Amino acid sequence: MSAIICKELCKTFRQGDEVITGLDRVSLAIDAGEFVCLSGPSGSGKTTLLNAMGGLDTPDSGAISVGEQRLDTMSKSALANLRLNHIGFVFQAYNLIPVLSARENVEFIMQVQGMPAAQRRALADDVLAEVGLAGMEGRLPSELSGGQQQRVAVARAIASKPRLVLADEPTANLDTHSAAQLMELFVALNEERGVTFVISTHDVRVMGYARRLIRMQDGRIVSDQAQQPQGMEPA
Ligand SMILES: Nc1ncnc2c1ncn2[C@@H]1O[C@H](COP(=O)(O)OP(=O)(O)OP(=O)(O)O)[C@@H](O)[C@H]1O
Repeated sequence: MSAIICKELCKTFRQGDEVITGLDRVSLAIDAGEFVCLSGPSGSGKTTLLNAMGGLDTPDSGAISVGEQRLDTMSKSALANLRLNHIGFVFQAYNLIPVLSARENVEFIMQVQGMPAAQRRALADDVLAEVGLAGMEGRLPSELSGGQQQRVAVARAIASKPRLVLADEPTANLDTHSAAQLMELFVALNEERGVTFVISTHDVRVMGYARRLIRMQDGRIVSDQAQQPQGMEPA
């Protein structure tokens, strides 16, 4: 089953009189359970593509579906619902709420989903334990290392058990050890739960984990290759 299908996606941005290409006729299909890295130089369109896949931004033309659902024709509220329940996002800046504890940050989305307090607390603690943060549930983001904060962000992303996780430069602010731990966590979630991962990165060490490496340039896919995952090479 295809997790994501993009057909001839185009996106341009206007900056004054200038028209900037974000995506230029991007077509690809990603199957459920794949572990994909998007690479390419700065400005090549990786974030624009991830944003389209996550329904955070709408393409100018082309078609995009996630699961069975067409994103480009979906209403704003249906898109918000899809994002809330079916897609996990992990960003470069962890985007945690600084005044909330690790547990409260993870609980926040479940609260929005209307889950009762006791149930969401138990689930948040389970997910935090799963990402290796048992005993740290009550800490504020400022009381956690960068790697731990990113794991809270991953816990938040996977708490609703999404089938798809989109990660935009998730290791950009992490040291080599924390980056390796995060990637091992992604691999485990992919292998044990069958979660589909699409990860944008500049980091060749992160690319080593991918089973499929897609390279972008100037808004286009310039190569798309299956590869044997190598794990993280020493820095
Ligand atoms: N909101 C925006 N307004 C104007 N131009 C934009 C906007 N978002 C993206 N762009 C432009 O679209 C192109 C693709 O940007 P994108 O962020 O997708 O690249 P990227 O490959 O993710 O880059 P990086 O690796 O630096 O994050 C770039 O030329 C960028 O400047």
